[in-house]
Amino acid sequence: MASDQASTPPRLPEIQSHDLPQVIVLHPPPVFNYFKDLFSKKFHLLKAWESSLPRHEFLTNHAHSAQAMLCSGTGPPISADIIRLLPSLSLVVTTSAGLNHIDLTECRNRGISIANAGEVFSEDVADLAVGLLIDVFRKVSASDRYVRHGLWATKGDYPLGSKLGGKRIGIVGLGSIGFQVAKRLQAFGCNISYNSRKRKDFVSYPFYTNVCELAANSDVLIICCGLTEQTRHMINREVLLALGKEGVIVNIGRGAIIHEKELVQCLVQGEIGGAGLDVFENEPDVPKELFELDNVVLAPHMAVFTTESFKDLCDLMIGNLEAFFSKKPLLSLVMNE
Ligand SMILES: O=CC(=O)O
Repeated sequence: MASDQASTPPRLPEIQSHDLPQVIVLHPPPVFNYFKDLFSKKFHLLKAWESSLPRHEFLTNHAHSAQAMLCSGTGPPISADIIRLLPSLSLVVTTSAGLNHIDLTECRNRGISIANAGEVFSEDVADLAVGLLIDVFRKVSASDRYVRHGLWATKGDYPLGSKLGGKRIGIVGLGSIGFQVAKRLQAFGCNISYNSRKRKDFVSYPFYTNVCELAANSDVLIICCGLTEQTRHMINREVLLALGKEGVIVNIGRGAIIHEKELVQCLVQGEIGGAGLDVFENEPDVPKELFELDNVVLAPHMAVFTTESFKDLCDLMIGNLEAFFSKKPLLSLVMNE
């Protein structure tokens, strides 16, 4: 009896979720579909979407305790109005690489730090950019439909596609995603040029300060930059016409970098050759005109959706929050002033 008692480990008091550091979440980020439990074990998640209270009331109730927020590009924008309801907020962690859903000016004014997905998605996003491009040139999705609809047997051989090797690729935004795209397409024998806010010293690809000139000297434009006031609708009709009738555009950045109405018009009227699009201006709405076009390949903003990326993302997000609560440097800080 006595030895039994000695071998029973003492019961540790259970950690209640309210003992954990609080993290406010307005809307579940996609990573919660797979790894929410990992977050819940470490943090007391204040879930606005599960509350019956209107959002502003929910936020007001946590105004003085919530120091950290977790958000994503798919939830409501983290506007100045929301930030102002949270006077104790010192950190916004976003599960996206893009920051366009966060009011950066308000964060800067308030001294709120921002951490993002860093480079965890760059390789997967670059893979999808190349996949979309190959699909447009070699008509993978369109020929799949051809086979499934029984047209091979009745209509015969499929029309010719276009070779990827040798194409002139214009990359718009040579950050970590753009660089991964360039690296991949160079291996396919393509010729890379780019436009970016600044010339990059670590590459010798031709640099164009003007995106229209880049388009005029490219067979393909791949949009890899972030969405900002400067890049919104940067790819307009003028740029698309410069890309030309055979030109192909791929967008894995943000929908609103392209003037979507003008893109649809150029595609419908055959003024550009094709498009591979993972992102749209008003997701999840996609212009219906595009559904009819076999030279357009569509994806539901899923360039980052791989099991591997999501696990890495989860580790990074938790790492950032843990670093914040233990007053250590953030792992993927993008702004701290
Ligand atoms: O679109 C996804 C991201 O910004 O990470």
